Amino acid sequence: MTTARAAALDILARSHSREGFVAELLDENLTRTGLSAQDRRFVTQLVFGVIRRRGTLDALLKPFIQRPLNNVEPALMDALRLGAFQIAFLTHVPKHAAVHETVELANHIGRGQAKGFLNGVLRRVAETVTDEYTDAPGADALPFEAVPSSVTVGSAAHSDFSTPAGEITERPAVVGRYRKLARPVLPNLEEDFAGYLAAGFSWPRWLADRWLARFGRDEATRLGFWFNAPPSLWLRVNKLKGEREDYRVQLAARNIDADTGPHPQSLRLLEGHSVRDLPGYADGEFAVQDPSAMAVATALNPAPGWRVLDLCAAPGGKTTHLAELMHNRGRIVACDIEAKRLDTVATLCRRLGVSNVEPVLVKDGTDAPAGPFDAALVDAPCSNTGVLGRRPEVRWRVQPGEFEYLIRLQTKLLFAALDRVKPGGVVVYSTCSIEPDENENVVKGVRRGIKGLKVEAEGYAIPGKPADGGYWARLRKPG
Ligand SMILES: C[S@@+](CC[C@H](N)C(=O)[O-])C[C@H]1O[C@@H](n2cnc3c(N)ncnc32)[C@H](O)[C@@H]1O
Repeated sequence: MTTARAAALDILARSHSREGFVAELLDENLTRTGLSAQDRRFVTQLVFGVIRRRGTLDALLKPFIQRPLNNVEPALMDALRLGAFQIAFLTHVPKHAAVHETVELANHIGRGQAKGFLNGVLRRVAETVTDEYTDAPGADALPFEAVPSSVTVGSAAHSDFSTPAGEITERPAVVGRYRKLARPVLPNLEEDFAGYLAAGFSWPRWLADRWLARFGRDEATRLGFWFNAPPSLWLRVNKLKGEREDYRVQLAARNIDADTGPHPQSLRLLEGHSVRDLPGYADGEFAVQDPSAMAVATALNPAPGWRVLDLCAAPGGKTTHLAELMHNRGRIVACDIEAKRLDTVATLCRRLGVSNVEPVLVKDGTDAPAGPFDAALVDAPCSNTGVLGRRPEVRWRVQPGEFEYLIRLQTKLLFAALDRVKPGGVVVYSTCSIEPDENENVVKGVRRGIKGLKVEAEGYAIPGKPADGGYWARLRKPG
């Protein structure tokens, strides 16, 4: 019988050699383990935590390992990170249990002879992590958790994000808590603040350099805490089935508390839940979607009866939202290059009672049906830098050299969509990136190529205010 820690280690091993999102890997593997619901939650916490905090865990482990970390066997490195994560970030696991249980995993991975090594390193980590906390960062202070405090109103002082003119944003002022270490382990922040951000918040160095230069110390620190906090579960109440308030009452009847969010269909659950166990799941009363993503279909504002092209549709979150806004009338041509992911669009449509969607497998998007369409959505593949919290592996996968390729692809897809809408038609371009080069700069580039193309509106979702980060622009093709 496998234990939660052993299952977490197995999933971590698989995550190294796999393209998809870790959330999907967890979903696929957890059901097979026979673990209790509580243990499954623990596995999720361990896997997400180790991946999200990898940079910080490596900084903690490094002083106690006498060789370069990339010379340590990957399975042992995963076990060390798993142990260090429990010691430094899980207060409900006693340190001695974290060390002992992790050392025992040596047998599970066929490395019984490495028990002494695991034990020696993890005991030193346990001695280094104290039980004291502070509000101040430092080489001996590990960023531990975000502490949301009072809600303030205004725009982000250190951010170059903009909100639509005249809009007031609610901004939770986030103060972080740091866990004191018995000795300095992180870079000195006066000498190398970007190094501190990279090691303390587990960002690749290039991203820490980029965001420190762009946002400044305070906002970069706020983003650091936000992107390491476990993300909230947001639901979009299905307009085809009922109203948000009615669904909230259904949740309350099951003692499930939910807050309303900034989008009129959004609800945030105040505690973690298995989505499939929520009331009305099988009947399609809701979809899981962040309110920043909900803003995109709303920005397109499709009328019932329109013919709409969704050029990058899988897994169908925004396609189905468009269908709801169209009262399930008209037609949505939902294209994607990935057949397996396109299947999930059809599955989601069935669950939500959406019947006006036609999935179409394309080779590269330029072969999408010709139209003309009344409107199109380009929810483009991107670096995902606005959703680093929800997709913990993304920060380690994206490379600075990829931006050029992504920008070319995004531009190509936006031109393809504009080609296919009728004169005077609407195109919404969106990403879950917060990099201007993938957002407003793509739009600017395309506008240079199409005379008379207008930007009717655009919006940035700022990470943590209150949900994921992202961007959308609503464009009007000349008539
Ligand atoms: C950001 S995701 C779309 C998410 C989706 N709109 C939703 O809300 O659920 C981007 C999608 O674009 C697809 N994609 C990547 N390159 C593409 C291309 N050249 N043409 C069409 N789709 C593409 C990917 O397979 C991926 O499913």
